[in-house]
Amino acid sequence: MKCRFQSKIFQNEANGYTIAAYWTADPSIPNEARKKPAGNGFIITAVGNDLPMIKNLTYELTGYWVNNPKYGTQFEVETHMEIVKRTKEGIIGYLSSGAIRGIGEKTAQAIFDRFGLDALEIMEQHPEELLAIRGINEKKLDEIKSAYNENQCFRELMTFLAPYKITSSQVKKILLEFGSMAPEIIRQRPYKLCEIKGFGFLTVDKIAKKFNANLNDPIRIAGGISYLMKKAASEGALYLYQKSLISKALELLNAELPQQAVNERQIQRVLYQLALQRDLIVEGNRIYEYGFYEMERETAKMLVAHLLDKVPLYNVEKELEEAQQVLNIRLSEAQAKAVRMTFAHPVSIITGGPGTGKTTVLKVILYIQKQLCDDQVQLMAPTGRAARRMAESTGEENASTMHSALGLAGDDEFNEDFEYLDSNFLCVDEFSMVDMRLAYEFFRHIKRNVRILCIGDADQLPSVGPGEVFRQLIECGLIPVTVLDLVYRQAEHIRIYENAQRIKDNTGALHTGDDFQILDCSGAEETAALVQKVFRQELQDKSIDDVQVLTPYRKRGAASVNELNQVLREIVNPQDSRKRTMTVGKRKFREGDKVIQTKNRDLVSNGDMGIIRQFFLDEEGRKKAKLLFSDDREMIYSAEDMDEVELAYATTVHKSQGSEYPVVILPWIKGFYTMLKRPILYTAVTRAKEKLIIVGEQAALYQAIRTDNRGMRNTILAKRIVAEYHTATENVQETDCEQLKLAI
Ligand SMILES: Nc1ncnc2c1ncn2[C@@H]1O[C@H](COP(=O)(O)OP(=O)(O)OP(=O)(O)O)[C@@H](O)[C@H]1O
Repeated sequence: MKCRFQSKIFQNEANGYTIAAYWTADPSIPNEARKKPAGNGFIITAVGNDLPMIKNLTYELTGYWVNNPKYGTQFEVETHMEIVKRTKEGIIGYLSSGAIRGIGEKTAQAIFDRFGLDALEIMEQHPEELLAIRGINEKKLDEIKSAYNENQCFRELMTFLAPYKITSSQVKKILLEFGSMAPEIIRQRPYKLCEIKGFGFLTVDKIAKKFNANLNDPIRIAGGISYLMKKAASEGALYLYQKSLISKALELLNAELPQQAVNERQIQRVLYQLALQRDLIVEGNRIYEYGFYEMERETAKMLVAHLLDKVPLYNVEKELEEAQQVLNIRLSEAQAKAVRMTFAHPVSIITGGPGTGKTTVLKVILYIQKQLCDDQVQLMAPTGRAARRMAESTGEENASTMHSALGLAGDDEFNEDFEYLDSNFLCVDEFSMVDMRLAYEFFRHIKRNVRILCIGDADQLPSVGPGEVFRQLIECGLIPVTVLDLVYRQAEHIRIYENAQRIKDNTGALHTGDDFQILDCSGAEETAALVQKVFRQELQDKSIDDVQVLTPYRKRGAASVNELNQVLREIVNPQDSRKRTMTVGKRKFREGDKVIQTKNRDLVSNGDMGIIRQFFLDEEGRKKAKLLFSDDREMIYSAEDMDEVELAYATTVHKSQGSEYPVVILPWIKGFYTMLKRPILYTAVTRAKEKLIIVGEQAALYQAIRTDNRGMRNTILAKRIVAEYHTATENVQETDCEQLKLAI
């Protein structure tokens, strides 16, 4: 359908979803779609992604008519393309539309005056002739040429990629990667799209099948393999076993095809090729992506180097006694051992559940450190929340997130240029949340002869990212570990801590009381209803910041995050006409909503919770949100930034790692089948400081306690550390012998 843009009705800046009015004289449009007559045609409404909205241009829209019960018949746009009419108005309109950088109205007019109706052919085939026009020099010509090409490519790509829900910003990414060759590349080797971040194998496969791409194409097979490796990493694995990778690849690459397109040998061949290129590393029956292999190996090497470092080793008996007196605390034997070990070894570990005195021990360590030397201790934690808690509880101001201490920009952007951390004593809390990548970066940033202390709770869930670093460091057996297992919390909340120990050790029945309640009910619906009731009750004398609903699943029925968020929000923040709203994709936020940040950024970390204070229009008329996070951090978010934010009346147990709340309400039912695991339950329970209310089925509770899946992630960091240690110490012995020989 040929049409001209008339006016914008709505556009979501975050995802490009647009509703706009267009004028058309196309006789085939259904009567009910003709909103009103205009000239010799009609106004219609079109909806779609990034619809074109330049006034002077004519567009060809393809798509289909849909009947919306509220808004009537609308055109769902699948593809759109500018049509440049070979008339004076058409050509000048196109050139001056703003689509081609470097050409404004005056230049467009001058180009037309000189080349007339051939202007576009000249631009395409003999652009150097533009130099004849006043004001266009070599530099400007280059700019125009590249902008014109880009625009041509952009139009072409939009045309054939729009049906696959590829947005204009993704098309820009393709252009950035492949330049003007992009359309050609996509037609010939569509699977090369897999090489661009954000293009999943499944989407690319759909596009490629449309172009009748060769399903045996090694790039397709490589794309499938890379997809499977990334999927495994997102589930925590650093490697896949060869047999398992091949069987998964066979399944993926032949899915929904009438007959087998890819066989095992072809996959083997591609694996071999990828291994030759060192994209993949094959080590025995394990297959790694190169990056993870390097990280695991290098981390082991760097750690061993630190283990063998010559840091000053202190006997701290005197200082330990003094610290206990000054801080007015008597440490248990295990706690005192943790202190001694920290000063007697270059690297050491303290692990223990909540309330076992990790912070207390740290305070003693920091006191002693100050007595021994002037060196400042660098305190770090993987999340902003944990870092702030560390600063608060120790009174040390310089606690920071690992990302900011290491100068890491985003979640997975790592700097090649870096500076070593300048402190001689590094102390990381919540180490169980450190994944392989962060651990690698951490050790890479540490200069030699530095003291390192890792504190955490090895029974908690492992890191969200791949690897299981903390447990592997403990398991390798070469780093001194102190386990703190005596709970020192006050009696009124003691059941939470004691029950956490019982869950951890799978011993005895759980003890209930006011601070640890188990409310029986069955099924997701009944559980969700009871969660709402309890939530309402708890809010009678507590603020919304203090009551947190945690649940293992994001999308699995009434007792999962998404559904609970909708109903809990109606209790705390019901819609009324005074509250402004913002729609981001399919989600709608309200002023007053409790939200959680889901990515690390400058001043806010993944997992930080806040409140939407206000929506407003900035000077350029764009909708913005004012968010308030803890510590009075007021942040302004654009609609795009709001993609990083979710409702947080309920959140997943995984997201809650590193956070604590006075009251936790935890639905727990058999329907959470694969999530009924001990580390998940333990992590959820230990998030509660004063009261935990479990709502659901006791059988599900005991099933989780019995199911321990720790140590199931594909990583061999511990083995590598041991192997590196043996190699390094053998060398040490040899050099020592050499020295002896020299001395004779
Ligand atoms: N040896 C001890 N004697 C008496 N009280 C202690 C001892 N060790 C710790 N405590 C007290 O127990 C409580 C919990 O200790 P602390 O905060 O150090 O534990 P934690 O392991 O850091 O807990 P969390 O991980 O929950 O922050 C504190 O009130 C602390 O003062």
